[in-house]
Amino acid sequence: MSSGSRGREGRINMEALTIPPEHGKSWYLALMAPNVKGPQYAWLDPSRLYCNQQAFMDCVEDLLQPFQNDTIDIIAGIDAMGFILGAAIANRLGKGFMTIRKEGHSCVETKGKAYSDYTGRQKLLEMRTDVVKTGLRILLVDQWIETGGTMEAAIALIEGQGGTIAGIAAICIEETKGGKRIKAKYKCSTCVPEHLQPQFNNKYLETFKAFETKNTVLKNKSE
Ligand SMILES: O=P(O)(O)OC[C@H]1O[C@H](OP(=O)(O)OP(=O)(O)O)[C@H](O)[C@@H]1O
Ligand SMILES: Nc1ncnc2[nH]cnc12
Repeated sequence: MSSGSRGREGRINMEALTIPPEHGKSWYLALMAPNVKGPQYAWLDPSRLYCNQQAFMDCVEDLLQPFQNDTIDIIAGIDAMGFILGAAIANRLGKGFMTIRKEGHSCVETKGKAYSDYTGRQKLLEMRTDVVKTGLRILLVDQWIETGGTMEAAIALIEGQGGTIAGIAAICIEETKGGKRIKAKYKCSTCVPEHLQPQFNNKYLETFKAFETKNTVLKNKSE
């Protein structure tokens, strides 16, 4: 099986399920497909890398690496995409997983925290009240941190119930005011190497060019 298709300009667009024979650190970020739907959707979407068994495993390992020697009692994940990574991390560590949900989805007693996120809309996160106790060490997981509004609401819910944030894991923490504030205060892990961080902040990855090439070829073929 080839590890990708080459467009006219020779750029490699990695097939979703292929594991390249040689893959360096964070190789799986190149699996991310560009946003073709416009700004009403999250601008960078890592979900294609979850489809690749090796990419998903490597992503989880990378996120856990800084916490190897730390005490973690439980993983908490933020609705919705944070559930995927959070549950995978919990499973890998042999720990339990607690959901932090968006408004109106919990049928148990919860506390809520209002926030606004990258959309600018007012939202509410809700967390159950029967799990977190003083000193419980929680690894808080989400797919992405942009403005930091969502993550800071989740932190407030956990700390408000006496929990300790053992760490924060997200594929990317953008270098926004909120992102920097979170990084300064908590131990964080991400999958984005320093040299790629500017591309993530600008919401455009060099690897997207390979998809553009492929799309051009496909479009020309159908003409
Ligand atoms: O840092 P912020 O500006 O608060 O944005 C980050 C949040 O936005 C995304 O979720 P989103 O609510 O778009 O949708 P999801 O339900 O697909 O996870 C992401 O997974 C974070 O939860
Ligand atoms: N820029 C972004 N990319 C992916 N997911 C996001 N969630 C919020 N902002 C995002």
